[in-house]
Amino acid sequence: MLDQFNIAINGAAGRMGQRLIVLSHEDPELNLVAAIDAPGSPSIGKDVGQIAGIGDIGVVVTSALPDRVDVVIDFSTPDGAIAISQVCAERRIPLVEATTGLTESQRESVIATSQETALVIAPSMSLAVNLAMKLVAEAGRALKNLPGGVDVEIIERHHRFKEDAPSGTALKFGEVVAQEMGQTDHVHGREGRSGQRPQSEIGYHALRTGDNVGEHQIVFGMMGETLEVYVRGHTRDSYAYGALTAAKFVCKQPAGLYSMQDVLNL
Ligand SMILES: NC(=O)C1=CN([C@@H]2O[C@H](COP(=O)(O)OP(=O)(O)OC[C@H]3O[C@@H](n4cnc5c(N)ncnc54)[C@H](OP(=O)(O)O)[C@@H]3O)[C@@H](O)[C@H]2O)C=CC1
Ligand SMILES: O=C(O)C1=N[C@H](C(=O)O)C[C@H](O)C1
Repeated sequence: MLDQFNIAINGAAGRMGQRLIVLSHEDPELNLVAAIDAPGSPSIGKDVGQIAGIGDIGVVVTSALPDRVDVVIDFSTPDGAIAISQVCAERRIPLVEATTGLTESQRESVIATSQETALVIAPSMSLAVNLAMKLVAEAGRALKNLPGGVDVEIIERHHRFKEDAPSGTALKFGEVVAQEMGQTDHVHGREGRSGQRPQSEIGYHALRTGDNVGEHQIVFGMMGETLEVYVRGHTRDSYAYGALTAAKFVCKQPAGLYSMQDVLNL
């Protein structure tokens, strides 16, 4: 007999939310009990299976979290993340927080949830991205004191509908590199007579094109050669499967803050 968890998806009618509905509905370890979306959204009151393209599944979109929820996954907006994290803290429901574009104070507010319940927060739920974080840290450590210097630039590509830039993942890659190499200046694009590039910079470049589900390229430019770590998502299921793995992990943990490195045992 499998353990079954009652799962709720916040942002259920969105691009990611719909994939989570389909995949959690198919998963025998998960019992999808709630699909939440923005108050006033046209999706409220509709069967979420219809929205996700799999026909009626008997779960109607609502704007409030019902009783009997074991774990929540949030892919919504910064306001949605704040609201659901407060509910999870009050009701001590484990939370997987995937929304990006939070300000520093919004992020602190979400992280405070981990004092009351278990929280996984990560800008990317993808296995490949989280493994690349480790590879990038390793590269940073190895190249830190290279006599000729190393220029680190991060290029990310996403779909035209994405609202935040650079991506949460690109910012996290920059943080990982800076922890190892010590860069202090985070520069977003360049134009005009920007002058010679100092070693203290990490440059970020955000491309927004078509329906790209997410690519990140971390460039270590040296004198004579370049190392690039390139991660390319093919479908949103790479993030959705990671989020479901995180949900199964987080419901078994005591209150506290967890990363995808913890979830994936990397
Ligand atoms: N960590 C990760 O692995 C990944 C993170 N993301 C992040 O997830 C977030 C969502 O991405 P995506 O699915 O593409 O975006 P969408 O805009 O397609 O979906 C967001 C959904 O959230 C809903 N929403 C808006 N406000 C609230 C609210 N207050 N409460 C509940 N729901 C709300 C929206 O409703 P309405 O349209 O009616 O406003 C919409 O249905 C983004 O921040 C993105 O960067 C995305 C992919 C992977
Ligand atoms: O909005 C997206 O689509 C994605 N957002 C996340 C981010 O900002 O890093 C993760 C993924 O790259 C897709």
